[in-house]
Amino acid sequence: MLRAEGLTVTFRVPGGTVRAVSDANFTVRPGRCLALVGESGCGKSVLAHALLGLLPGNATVSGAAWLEGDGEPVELLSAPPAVLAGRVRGRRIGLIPQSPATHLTPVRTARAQLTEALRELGSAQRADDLVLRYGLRPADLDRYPHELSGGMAQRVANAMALAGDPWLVLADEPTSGLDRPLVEKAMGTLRELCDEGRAVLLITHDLRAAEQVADDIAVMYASRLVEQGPAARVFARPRHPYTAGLLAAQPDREFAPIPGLPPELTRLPEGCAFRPRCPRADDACAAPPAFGGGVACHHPLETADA
Ligand SMILES: Nc1ncnc2c1ncn2[C@@H]1O[C@H](COP(=O)(O)OP(=O)(O)OP(=O)(O)O)[C@@H](O)[C@H]1O
Ligand code: NI
Repeated sequence: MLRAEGLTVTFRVPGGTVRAVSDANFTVRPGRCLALVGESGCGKSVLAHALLGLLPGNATVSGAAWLEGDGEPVELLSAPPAVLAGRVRGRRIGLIPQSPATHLTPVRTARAQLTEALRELGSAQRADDLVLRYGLRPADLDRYPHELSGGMAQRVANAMALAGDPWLVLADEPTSGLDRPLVEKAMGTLRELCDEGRAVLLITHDLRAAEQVADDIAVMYASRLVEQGPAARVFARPRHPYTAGLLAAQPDREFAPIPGLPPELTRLPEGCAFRPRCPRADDACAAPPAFGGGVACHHPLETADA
């Protein structure tokens, strides 16, 4: 499994520090999908990139992220770059990147890029066989990235992420730009990966997609995980007012957006970062809320099984 403890990422920027991930604790288990949800800019992609050693030079990372139970345990945050490149990325952890079309090199065909990925992994699989599994025709591989539709680029990205048979798959917004039928297809593919015994960390702001596939939910707000729990419980009985707000904002629910905007990550408040937008906030919220009972909130919503 993957076990993150106190995972924290900051960026040095001119005139200050961006706090992109604050003290994240979570576990991703084999056969299960954990969906990490939250508004744009809250730190989801940075969290995923930290696990893979893909952060730029102005980043500082602390905490620990243990990859264990499939081969030799590795602490990802302190592992040397050569270990991450040679033994982890693509082999034990596959990344389906946010906006796959832009992730592919524009000047080479999908086939050239997939074949190279397979060669680097020392894989005996053939590109044609791999893409058939993801619903592409081999002829599609002879296209350049700009000739692929969003859905096709997504499937090429899936094939590349899974070429090395990774145990854990990080899927960063795999549904952005896809229409509903393709979203459902993509979620079905992630579910199959779990059913094969892999673990999936799905990053999304599409709660409907998360509901379709996730076993567990982690809700992120302004760099912090503010609520975690089994998906069925979180969707039916959210405890954090932010989670309740996200759900109420869904088109198939009240369709009522949360008023206000998230704070800037260069100027996070001392206490609860959701305080200025929260209907339940009071003076107690000026102090940082501790995480307990699946939620980091001074005034969690009452639930039957709390
Ligand atoms: N290299 C960097 N230097 C400074 N700040 C950065 C850097 N990379 C990311 N950030 C900041 O970190 C924060 C989190 O970004 P991140 O991409 O993780 O958000 P996200 O939750 O994935 O959002 P989205 O849903 O839009 O993809 C943002 O405020 C972003 O501006
Ligand atoms: Ni992102």
